Amino acid sequence: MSTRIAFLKGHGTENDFVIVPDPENALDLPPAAVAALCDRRAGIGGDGVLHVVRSAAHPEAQGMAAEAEWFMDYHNGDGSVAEMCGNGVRVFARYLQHAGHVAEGDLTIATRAGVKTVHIAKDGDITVGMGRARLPEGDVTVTVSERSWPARNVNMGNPHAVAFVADLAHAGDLYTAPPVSPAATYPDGVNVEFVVDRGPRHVAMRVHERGSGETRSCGTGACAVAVATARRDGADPAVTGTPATYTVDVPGGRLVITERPDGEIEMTGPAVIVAEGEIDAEWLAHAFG
Ligand SMILES: N[C@@H](CCC[C@H](N)C(=O)O)C(=O)O
Repeated sequence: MSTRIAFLKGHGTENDFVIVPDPENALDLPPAAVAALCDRRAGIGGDGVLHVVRSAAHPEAQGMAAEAEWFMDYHNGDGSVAEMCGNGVRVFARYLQHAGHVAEGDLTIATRAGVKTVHIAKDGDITVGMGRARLPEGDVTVTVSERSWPARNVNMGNPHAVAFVADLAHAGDLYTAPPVSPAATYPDGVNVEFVVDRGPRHVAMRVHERGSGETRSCGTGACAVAVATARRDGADPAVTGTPATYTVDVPGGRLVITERPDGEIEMTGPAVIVAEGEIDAEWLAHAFG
């Protein structure tokens, strides 16, 4: 009988993940294994993998172990590693609650972008302290077919280019990554958000994610969009002295983002566990062997 590896499936505003609990970091998860798990036809299917490891057991997280017991070892669907995943943190927290590792209330989670504070509310939504955005100087340009837009470079621990467009359909099919220039601005690739206005402090976006393609939602992307929109609207909280809250609609739902005058950003949204099962370890080994 072949060995089985436990997994769960979850999503946050339809940004979906294969969750692999591995507290002692005993599993081998090379990029090809992650890509096989995320394959929507030949695997389980997901935009990425949330590898759940105790911080003390992971070389990239040991330094955060005193502050956060659990490390979100996040991988994009193509097997690449990213610094941060906002929807992933909410789903990771929901998994910890589901597994009985934490109760509702406050907790911390280690990520490659540092320790994140999380609040699991009684009503079910989860709020993540996403830290501060960095806005490197210099505009960039996003192009789709014959259209180009100036875009804002926003770093939420991971890189984003935020373009305001007249119509979300102008982003096209997003089967391939939209070119962003100058390319040297993003030596490790970039997530690209297309944004339209929906009303006062209310926008809608589509996203092409580095390493995953078009997804139904991106939490760090929604934060980048809120920050870029506040700057465009003259509502930078550091200047006005008042928090700026934006509702960001994504194809998979809605996220609410607040930036405070000290620059700290909070994101609130849902997180759902939809299934639990077992991976055939032999299949997985063949998938990357
Ligand atoms: N979907 C995520 C972002 C995942 C990482 C991204 N694709 C990257 O490579 O930076 C989110 O919810 O933030």
